[in-house]
Amino acid sequence: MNDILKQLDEVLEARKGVPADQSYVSSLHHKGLNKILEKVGEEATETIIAAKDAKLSGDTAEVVYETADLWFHSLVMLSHLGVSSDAVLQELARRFNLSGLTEKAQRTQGD
Ligand SMILES: N=c1c2ncn([C@@H]3O[C@H](COP(=O)(O)OP(=O)(O)OP(=O)(O)O)[C@@H](O)[C@H]3O)c2ncn1[C@@H]1O[C@H](COP(=O)(O)O)[C@@H](O)[C@H]1O
Repeated sequence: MNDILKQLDEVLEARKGVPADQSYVSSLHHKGLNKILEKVGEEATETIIAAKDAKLSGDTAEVVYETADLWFHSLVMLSHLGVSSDAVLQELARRFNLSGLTEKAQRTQGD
């Protein structure tokens, strides 16, 4: 899973050097941060709508699809700012370790 994020990070970084008309990501880098943030906002809204629909219908396919769009555009935002997805994973790991859940999870596995 982390491998996918790492590989995607590399592709998003490489797209900075590609002409705007040759790829979706390069077009976003060329349009700039405000356009990228607009897409993050749109995808967040679409994810919220899909989650509400999933709650009603029990069908979660659309919320998975929209969450992937949201994560993807968030990764483009981080890339545009020169931040790697690993920095976010490290922050999540730090919080997880702070909560002590690592030891608890290990105990549960041993049960
Ligand atoms: N994971 C994705 C990915 N997820 C979603 N999208 C694009 O994000 C857009 C979603 O926005 P919308 O649904 O609003 O579609 P849209 O109307 O075309 O977008 P706008 O005109 O409103 O900007 C679509 O164009 C999708 O194709 C993605 N585009 C690219 N990737 C990854 O990024 C890599 C590089 O992509 P390119 O730069 O296109 O080569 C690819 O190999 C993929 O791995």
